[in-house]
Amino acid sequence: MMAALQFDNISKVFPGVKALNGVSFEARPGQVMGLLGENGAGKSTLLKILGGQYKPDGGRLVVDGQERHFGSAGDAIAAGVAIIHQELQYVAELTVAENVLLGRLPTRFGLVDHKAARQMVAAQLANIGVDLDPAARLSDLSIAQRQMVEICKAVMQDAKVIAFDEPTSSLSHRETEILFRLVKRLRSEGRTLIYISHRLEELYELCDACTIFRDGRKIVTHDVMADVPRDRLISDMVGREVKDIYDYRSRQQGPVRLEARGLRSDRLPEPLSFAMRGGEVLGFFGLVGAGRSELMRLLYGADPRRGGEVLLDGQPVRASAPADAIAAGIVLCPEDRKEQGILAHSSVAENINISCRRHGLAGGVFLRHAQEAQRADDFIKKLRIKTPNREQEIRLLSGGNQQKVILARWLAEPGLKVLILDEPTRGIDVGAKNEIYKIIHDVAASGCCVIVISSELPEVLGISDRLIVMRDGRISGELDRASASETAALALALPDGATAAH
Ligand SMILES: Nc1ncnc2c1ncn2[C@@H]1O[C@H](COP(=O)(O)OP(=O)(O)OP(=O)(O)O)[C@@H](O)[C@H]1O
Repeated sequence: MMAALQFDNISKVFPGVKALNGVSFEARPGQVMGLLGENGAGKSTLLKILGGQYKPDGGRLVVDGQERHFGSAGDAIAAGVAIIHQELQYVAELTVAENVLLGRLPTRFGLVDHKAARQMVAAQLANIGVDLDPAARLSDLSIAQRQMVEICKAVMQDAKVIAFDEPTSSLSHRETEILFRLVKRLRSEGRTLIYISHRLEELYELCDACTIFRDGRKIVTHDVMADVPRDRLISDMVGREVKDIYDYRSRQQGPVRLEARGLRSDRLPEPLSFAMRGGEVLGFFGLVGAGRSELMRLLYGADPRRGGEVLLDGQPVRASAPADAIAAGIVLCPEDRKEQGILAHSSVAENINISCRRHGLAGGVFLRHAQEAQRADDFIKKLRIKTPNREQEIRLLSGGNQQKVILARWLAEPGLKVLILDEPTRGIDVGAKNEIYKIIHDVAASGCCVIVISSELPEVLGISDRLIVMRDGRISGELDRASASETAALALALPDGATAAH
């Protein structure tokens, strides 16, 4: 069948960065084409060209047999192309129907015909199997529901090509299933779908074919995704062999270092307790809303404690604010790094060094500057942060590379004793995940306690010495490394009666 979409020798240059370098590949109607590649490989830039946000510096874009030169997002929409971006674009104060039909709302006697709009959108939502009230305001919806609104909009615009940029990074398991069902349905209607993700399991489940990027170049297109072994995908992406991504090594464990005794909060149904040793990596697993982040926020002083105590090396830590916890050596790298603490217009180096500055390290201005530069360069190298140099503004980095910078900031914290990482590898490529796991090992091996919260079960199982599973705000069980398995962890995480096939 004819390609619905063709990229032919596409290039795009930003100051100091060749984001795309002569990329060519095609996608057919009724095909889901996965795009894979390390952070900064150029995937989102390609989608922005496809969506009319950027103009390519060279090459041809062919949609539906016609060469296109999009000057704006509107041009792309008119040509039947819709992009579901990482950061969704909607008007929070308008309703579902108003968002879907934005710019094309039906009118009656010169006024917007809200009833007709709602009926039109209700019909389309039913048609694509999405259960949403067209009169609901976007501000009242979950991220997953807002995404459904975007997809409904794309279908109503009769988009023949729909591209998704990491759509599942903020979705729960159930929401992901709903999305997948919808994507498969769009495929069966003969649309051409492009799908970016760092989660290999997802790509295997959803994609028919895949194209791999590295450093702005296309490395290969595999026409049959299912035939490509996992190791091959990884080595094509990172340009080297990664034998065991989790790289687990046992560590010497010291005496109990951190103890949470009967911690209570307004949001948790019962007091929670656990203890861990220095040198230990303790994983916390549970479904979204199980209470893992709430518990960590209590440890960190981000939420008020209503009872209980935290002991570090036998001494009580009275953290009524995160600054107290940090001063005691307890650091939390939050899940939503974008909203919590990115200094968008500051450089990579400044973003890495702000916590060290707070500690006012000794030495004159010049010495400090040199130390900061060194620290920034070390992390850029260690975490393979793709940036022209340490002075680049962080907002100009790809999504995954911004995550790495923020992670580096917490890893650079002086006096670290307890490191709490909430979803540390979300949106991060496999090569860098491997680096992050090595760093987690090193931090623990130096005698610190490392707590990792992750929704990716293979990840927590792969790196933790022990796993605590939470459900409905309670600790539902504990598994040591020898007895931990996906089935055992899911049995503890899922509501009673649900099967592990969930
Ligand atoms: N507006 C911009 N100005 C300068 N550099 C940019 C700009 N947009 C992207 N880049 C750079 O272009 C390269 C490709 O970025 P892109 O966002 O396409 O990567 P990606 O493959 O989508 O990565 P990720 O998996 O992290 O989302 C990166 O080095 C990024 O820093």
